[in-house]
Amino acid sequence: MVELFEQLKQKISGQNKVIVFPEGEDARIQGAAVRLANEGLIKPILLGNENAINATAIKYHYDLSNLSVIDPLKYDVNALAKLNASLVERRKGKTDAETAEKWLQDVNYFGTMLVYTGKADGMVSGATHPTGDTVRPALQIIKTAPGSSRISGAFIMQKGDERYVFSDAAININVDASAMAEIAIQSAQTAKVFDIEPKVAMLSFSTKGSAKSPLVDKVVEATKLAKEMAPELANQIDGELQFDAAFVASVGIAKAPESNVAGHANTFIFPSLESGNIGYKIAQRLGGYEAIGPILQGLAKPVSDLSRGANEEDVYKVAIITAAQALS
Ligand SMILES: CC(C)(COP(=O)(O)OP(=O)(O)OC[C@H]1O[C@@H](n2cnc3c(N)ncnc32)[C@H](O)[C@@H]1OP(=O)(O)O)[C@@H](O)C(=O)NCCC(=O)NCCS
Ligand SMILES: CC(=O)OP(=O)(O)O
Repeated sequence: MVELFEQLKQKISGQNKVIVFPEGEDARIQGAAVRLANEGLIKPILLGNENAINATAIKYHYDLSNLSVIDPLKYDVNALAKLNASLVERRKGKTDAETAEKWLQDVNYFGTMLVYTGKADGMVSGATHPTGDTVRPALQIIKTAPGSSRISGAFIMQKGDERYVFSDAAININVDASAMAEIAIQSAQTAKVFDIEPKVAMLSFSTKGSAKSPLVDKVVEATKLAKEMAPELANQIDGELQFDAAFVASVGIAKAPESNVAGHANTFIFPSLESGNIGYKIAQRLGGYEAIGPILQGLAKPVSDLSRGANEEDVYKVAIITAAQALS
């Protein structure tokens, strides 16, 4: 992964991708943004109250002279009117000018509009805001990329040379079979971006019919749909599998001897947001894996969420990934 981040840094270096950080008052955000700017990796914009931003900078001795700072509440009136008109146009019939005005006072909506209107190439937020408040503006304004019908959130879990994808651990609360299938395909693509040749396990509490339940039927159906939706990945996706059958070679052979994936999976698709979010945090906090993400899959422009438990290094890495996504 170290080499991978070096590669990503080389890719974005000097490209001047503008990344907006709505939580510009936060010390972790400022620390990461100053490093990224000083290393020539991105052009950061910090959003927030100017006095509060300066107070943090003074307290932590950050020099913000290489960064842009915007206070949405003091934004140029004409420029704000243009953002408002653009938001209302994008949300035709769903959001009026009065609501748009309120939304634009919120740093996440303001930052999302900078991305939507091309004033920024990507956004990184979520260090102090819960995921819903961070990503809702992107779902409403930036929307899905062509070919995607939903947005989902993947984590890259890494420790030493080991690297895995866990999805969906962030966004979709109720996952039906077709959602789980689409998330599996999105996650296989994400795995490739991170140099992982995907072996995708569709996770359950059952392996190949060992338990009977509508919850198991959902994962069986999702596996079938994923193979139909991406025939080129058919041999690299399998389910339903328990985590041990997916991950441990000897258990894979015992429980699913016919499977190409069992025992060797590296991309894990959880059957619900409960299992995905709890599962990644257990691997992170008990297993000692670094959790990078959530990386949003299926959005038309890059917006990245952070866990509120993120540290400065996490912000730095997620911003690098976001700028790299903005290149493609
Ligand atoms: C993401 C989340 C906030 C969206 O919920 P919401 O705001 O109630 O969503 P709504 O159903 O009102 O939809 C709002 C808009 O987003 C769109 N949307 C919602 N979920 C979407 C998805 N997964 N993919 C694409 N678009 C989506 C809707 O189509 C709607 O668009 P519209 O306003 O143009 O019609 C919600 O699913 C959520 O809270 N997820 C869990 C987040 C979380 O706490 N994760 C754990 C920590 S990481
Ligand atoms: C991804 C995630 O779980 O975010 P948070 O910890 O902020 O809820």
